[in-house]
Amino acid sequence: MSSSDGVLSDYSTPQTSIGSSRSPTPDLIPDKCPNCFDDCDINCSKSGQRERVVFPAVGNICCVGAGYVGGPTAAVIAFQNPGIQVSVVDLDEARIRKWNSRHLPVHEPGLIDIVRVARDGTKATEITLSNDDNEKVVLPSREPNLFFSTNVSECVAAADVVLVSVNTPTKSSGIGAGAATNLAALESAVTSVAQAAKPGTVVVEKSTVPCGTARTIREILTLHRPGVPFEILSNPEFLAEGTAIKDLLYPDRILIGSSQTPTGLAAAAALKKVYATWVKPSKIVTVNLWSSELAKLVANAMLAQRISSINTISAICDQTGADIDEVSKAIGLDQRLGSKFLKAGLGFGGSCFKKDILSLVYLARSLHLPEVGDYWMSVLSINEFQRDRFVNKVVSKLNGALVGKKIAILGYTFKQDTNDTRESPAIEVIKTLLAERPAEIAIFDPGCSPTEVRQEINRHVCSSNATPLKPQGPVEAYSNSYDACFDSSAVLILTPWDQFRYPALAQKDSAFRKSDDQSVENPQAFLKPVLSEMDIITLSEYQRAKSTSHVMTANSDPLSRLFNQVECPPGCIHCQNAHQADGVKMSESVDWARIAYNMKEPKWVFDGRNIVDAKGMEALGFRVESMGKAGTRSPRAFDV
Ligand SMILES: NC(=O)C1=CN([C@@H]2O[C@H](COP(=O)(O)OP(=O)(O)OC[C@H]3O[C@@H](n4cnc5c(N)ncnc54)[C@H](O)[C@@H]3O)[C@@H](O)[C@H]2O)C=CC1
Ligand SMILES: O=C(O)[C@H]1O[C@H](OP(=O)(O)OP(=O)(O)OC[C@H]2O[C@@H](n3ccc(=O)[nH]c3=O)[C@H](O)[C@@H]2O)[C@H](O)[C@@H](O)[C@@H]1O
Repeated sequence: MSSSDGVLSDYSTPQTSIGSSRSPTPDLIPDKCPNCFDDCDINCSKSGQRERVVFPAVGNICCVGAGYVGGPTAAVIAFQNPGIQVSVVDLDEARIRKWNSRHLPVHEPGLIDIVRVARDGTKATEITLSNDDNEKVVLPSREPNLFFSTNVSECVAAADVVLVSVNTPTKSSGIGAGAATNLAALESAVTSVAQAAKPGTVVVEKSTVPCGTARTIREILTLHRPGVPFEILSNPEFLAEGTAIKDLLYPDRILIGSSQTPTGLAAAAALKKVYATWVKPSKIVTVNLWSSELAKLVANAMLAQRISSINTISAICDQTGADIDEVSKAIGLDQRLGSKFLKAGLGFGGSCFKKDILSLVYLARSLHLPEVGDYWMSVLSINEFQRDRFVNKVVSKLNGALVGKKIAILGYTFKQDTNDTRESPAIEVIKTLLAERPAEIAIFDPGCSPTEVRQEINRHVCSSNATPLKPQGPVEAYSNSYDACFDSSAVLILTPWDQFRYPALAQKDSAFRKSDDQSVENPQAFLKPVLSEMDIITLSEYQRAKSTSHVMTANSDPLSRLFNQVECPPGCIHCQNAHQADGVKMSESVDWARIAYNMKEPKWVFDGRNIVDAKGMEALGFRVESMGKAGTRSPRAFDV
């Protein structure tokens, strides 16, 4: 594939939908010049004689794509920059309606609080500090600066910066199916931007994309608006679902990739200023476009690799006397290794790890580096191996006979504190269990209503148009764990929701504050003339901590600065779903003794996330199987 001059000439992602005669997108021909990412000569002199270009301050940002990344990211940018108008646009009307309602389409701890401040504005208030001197803090009112709309062209036309945050799944058909990235949504979004944006708009890749996509974006813009200047940046997002708000408020780093031309660097500087209102400059890293695009794929691949690595060790623990949590702790204390992402379980899920590794593998293989591709592919193989190991354990402990038995599943989302079920390991687990013909598979998840779970099952687990849902099939979704587990022979924990832990957690983490942050203890921080939004967050945490109730609840307003939320229309399905919990509070820890009382002997619990203490559960009458930990089972080969 390498040509004689060493210039690469293969493609990472074949053309997905564009109807022009352009080459497949994006291509992997590195820009000829190592200094600038324009189509210039190899001896480009731009880098040597750079004129200084300064972009005007950003006053208006439009985010295209109101999903799990676009919505929270735009909300935090708006929250931290009251002087910038931020719009979030999407083609999906229902999604935008939800963003404008009290039922946000994305469930994230703390998100509603951030959205209410930025979307609805705040009242002026005076706070009496709960300290010895009862000092007063005055908070001015704030105008709304976050808007959700389906009017893509109008919002794009008004923007100085457009963040493209649309879905980039793996291709499911055609050339590269199951490996390459489907850039159809990105292409359509960039086409809308090309048609409406004003000259000089900075177009930012927020989506995770194959290397070389910035160049594809440039081609699309040029195709529709020849001669009009646009700058393209890569600014990948590193938030994790369930902790999105904390990740956005306290990012480890902000990565900005740009072309190394004066205008590219100036565009990067303009975007840097937007983040600099709350992120230290030392954490804002500027690199070239390729490095930025590749770094995002590599970050996800390496996180997933750690999970697969520890999961292989859990398989060894399962057959020896070692305990995987003890092994993780022992190695994680080595600062070179670190303690994060060493939690063994039934494997990772979610919409990104698999697709981003596949994208990396596709890139490596298209660069004729099969060994590199195989190496990363093994991370995915181990993930499947681990999930299969878990289900096989369930079936074998139940004597290979699930007929006539009820199996309860606790957790359907791919991780805790989200309503996202994309690529959840639960889907494959349920498919395998179905083949064993159990009497019932009963599902409960604190993040999804039974209606949502049923819709998901029909979408993903349906075979030859026959629904596995009751009454035709054995699958049923419940609104609480007690009904789901009632009369069951086994409970499978598939998502590490805190509610399922045993023993229960003493206190849940704040959605806004880092656990090592001591500033909340010091009220002096609030006694200054102008408070930033971060100061106000800390103030609200301070007031919360000083109040009698330490519980973080959605819609809580410790500073009394929020406006009332809009009322829902009568018969709102989401309000009804919220009340379907049959009197059981979703945030309450599961009463495992109550579950044990109503289960069939021998009361199996298969802990796919290692979140219950087997010994303690044994005392409640359960038999427990975990992943790589001593459960209630026959002695292992090397037990002493
Ligand atoms: N979900 C996550 O935690 C993270 C995702 N990412 C990346 O961010 C990107 C977005 O991911 P999600 O937010 O999870 O996806 P999502 O599917 O939740 O949201 C994408 C949104 O874009 C909209 N959209 C598609 N084409 C459009 C168009 N032409 N015009 C306007 N709107 C359009 C869709 O209707 C959808 O609402 C992906 O590339 C993903 O890999 C990156 C970091 C974290
Ligand atoms: O690009 C993305 O989409 C994002 O992907 C992941 O975030 P996310 O998938 O939302 O959540 P993670 O916390 O990474 O968890 C992913 C899966 O791994 C599992 N996991 C995580 C950690 C661990 O130690 N063990 C483990 O099995 C989780 O249960 C979950 O199923 C990355 O953590 C983010 O940095 C990245 O921005």
